[in-house]
Amino acid sequence: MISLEEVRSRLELAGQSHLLRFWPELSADERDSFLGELSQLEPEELREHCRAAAEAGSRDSGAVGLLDQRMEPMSAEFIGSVSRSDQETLKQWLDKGFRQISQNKVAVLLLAGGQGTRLGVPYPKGMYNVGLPSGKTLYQVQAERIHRAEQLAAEKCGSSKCTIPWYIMTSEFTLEPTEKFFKENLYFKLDQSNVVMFEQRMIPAVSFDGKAILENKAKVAMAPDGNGGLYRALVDGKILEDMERRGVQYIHVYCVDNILVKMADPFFIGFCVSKGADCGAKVVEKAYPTEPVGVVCRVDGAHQVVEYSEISLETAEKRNADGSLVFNAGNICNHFFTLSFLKSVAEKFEPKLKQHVALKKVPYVDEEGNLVKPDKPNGIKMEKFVFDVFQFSKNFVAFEVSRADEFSPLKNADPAAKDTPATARRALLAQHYHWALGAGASFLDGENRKLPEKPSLSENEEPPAVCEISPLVSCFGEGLGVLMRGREIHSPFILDEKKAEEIRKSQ
Ligand SMILES: CC(=O)N[C@H]1[C@@H](OP(=O)(O)OP(=O)(O)OC[C@H]2O[C@@H](n3ccc(=O)[nH]c3=O)[C@H](O)[C@@H]2O)O[C@H](CO)[C@@H](O)[C@@H]1O
Repeated sequence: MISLEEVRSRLELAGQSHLLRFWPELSADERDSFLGELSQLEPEELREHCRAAAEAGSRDSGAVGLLDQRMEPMSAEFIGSVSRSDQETLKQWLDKGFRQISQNKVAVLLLAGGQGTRLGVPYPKGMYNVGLPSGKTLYQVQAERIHRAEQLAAEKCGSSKCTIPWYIMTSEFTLEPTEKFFKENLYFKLDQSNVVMFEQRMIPAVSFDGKAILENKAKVAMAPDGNGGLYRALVDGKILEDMERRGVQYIHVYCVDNILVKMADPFFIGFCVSKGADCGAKVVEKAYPTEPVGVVCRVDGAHQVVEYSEISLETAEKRNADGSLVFNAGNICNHFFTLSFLKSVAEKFEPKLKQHVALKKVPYVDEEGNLVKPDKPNGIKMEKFVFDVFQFSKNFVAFEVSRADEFSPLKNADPAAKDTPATARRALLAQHYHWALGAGASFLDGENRKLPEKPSLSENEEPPAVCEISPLVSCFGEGLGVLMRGREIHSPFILDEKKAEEIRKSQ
């Protein structure tokens, strides 16, 4: 173990000696763990990090709108669209996507290191149950979609079995509870060896005068390095080697909180592969100018996402002659990468990734040793963003999908108006209700009265019947005709594997 003297001189070098201010008061155990923590901080890196944070913090108010003058919308030739493509083209993409999956070339990678501060639960967001009739959590829904996508790809392409490895990036906050949750749930029947968890780095939060903040007398306030920490984490965890060993060539990266996420979406994979893309992003039409989604666009001619926190209101509100938003391509945090692109990022581009600055209220210990919960921002957190690698792509494409089918994020706790457990639950149940109607079912209430059929629902409207379909039965709305055509179904209805089997037997 590194000595106190050594740590002291390393901190001096980094200009951070104040971190040992309470050393004489610490117990033996506290000293051990604190020394362990401090020894992880490289003096040069720490000094540079604190300097850069203080500098960035001092000009943060200028970050909004900084890129506005250099932004242009993406040109149509780089955008594929589900709604504007003909059936034949869609089928070609689908077939191509399934073929890649069936050849074990596709992996999914979940970004799950965030703290989910806005939702305000003390556990990882993936463990959240939005109140579906089945009680499934986001992790379970995602795991079951992987299962089904593997099964479909194998069936369609005549292979005996195929595997979509699931890489899960966690952080110090989420690794332990996520691992425990997966173990307790027996990896949701996935093969444990195909679920690979790895950890992103943590970096100190810094005060406005460039000092790392003490969270308590024996702990530095640390935060994950943003979802763009992915690229260092891939190297730290030797994940690129793992992908290589498995023969993975295409990676579908997604964020944890979108209940409608299509895992390893064969359309998206097929589209990106057909276009020879090294990097791609799914987008939806922005719902309103201030919607908290980044916009995919070009900055100085290179593709990029300008985050919602960094675009000015004036630019976000700009409209075309037909009334549509100029910056309309909303990022839903679903990205496509080839393995070779990820390798080139790891080898060459990662150090060039921009640091984004967030001013936060960071609880700290004051000079007298009192714990303080600040009521205004007192600290700077630096984050890298996963999409900041787009500018290094040689062939970037965007893929426009339908919001109702693919995007309902869980960001806020329930009394909020948008992106809550209630809106996520409603979005999923509306989708399944429409799948059932489309497959030819009709619904009855408890007294056998026919419920109204609503092929379209307004934004906050509950579907007239409750219908939840297990992803193990259908994950893209496929194969439901045979189970539902002409059937009168009592609401609420859960179509799980057992029920599907009963229906098949009764036919
Ligand atoms: C930087 C980024 O991607 N922003 C996107 C993100 O915004 P948003 O601000 O909603 O991003 P979040 O903070 O929710 O993070 C997105 C994902 O990254 C993960 N995470 C976050 C921080 C971290 O250090 N480690 C980590 O793994 C989270 O667990 C989550 O799965 O989703 C929106 C769609 O819902 C997009 O429109 C935004 O452009």
